[in-house]
Amino acid sequence: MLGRLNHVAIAVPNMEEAAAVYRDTLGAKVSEAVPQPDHGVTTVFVELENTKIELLEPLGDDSPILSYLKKNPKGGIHHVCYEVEDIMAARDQMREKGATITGTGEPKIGAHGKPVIFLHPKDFNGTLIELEQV
Ligand SMILES: C[C@@H](C(=O)O)C(=O)SCCNC(=O)CCNC(=O)[C@H](O)C(C)(C)COP(=O)(O)OP(=O)(O)OC[C@H]1O[C@@H](n2cnc3c(N)ncnc32)[C@H](O)[C@@H]1OP(=O)(O)O
Ligand SMILES: [Co+2]
Repeated sequence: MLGRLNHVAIAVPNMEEAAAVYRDTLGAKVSEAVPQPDHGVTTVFVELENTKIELLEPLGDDSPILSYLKKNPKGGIHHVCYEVEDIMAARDQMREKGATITGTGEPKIGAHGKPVIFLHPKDFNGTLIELEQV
């Protein structure tokens, strides 16, 4: 079912500082910051040759990354995103296998304009997984 690695996401307390580290210290190609109000985060994408890094800063009072940043005040790896061909088929397959889909379980439109779902870390070795339809 799994396709390519689409991105690794890093939660950060300060987007300007984090983007500067990737752009100026590491010399990477860094996108503009884009607010994603449906997801409660602002995103910046770092474009690598073979994948992307998604920097996440909380947006709003009920951002899903606030509790993570409370536990990890300097930031840290928040999720990995794998590509799938059919998000509804993937969702149903994950449910059949007993995995927990977070939130309502209905796909939302993600940062790339494609539907995404999240799989709870308790079922996946402590790693939050995003599936994105490509
Ligand atoms: C724009 C879009 C895109 O790329 O297209 C995005 O990525 S949006 C990216 C932001 N959106 C999301 O993350 C949406 C999906 N995430 C969620 O629904 C939530 O963050 C949950 C993963 C369900 C966690 O919820 P919440 O923070 O309320 O729970 P909590 O603090 O009580 O934590 C419950 C348990 O999960 C663990 N936990 C929490 N966040 C975790 C993470 N990122 N990675 C690994 N484990 C994590 C906690 O340590 C705790 O473990 P113990 O029980 O062992 O103490
Ligand atoms: Co993501």
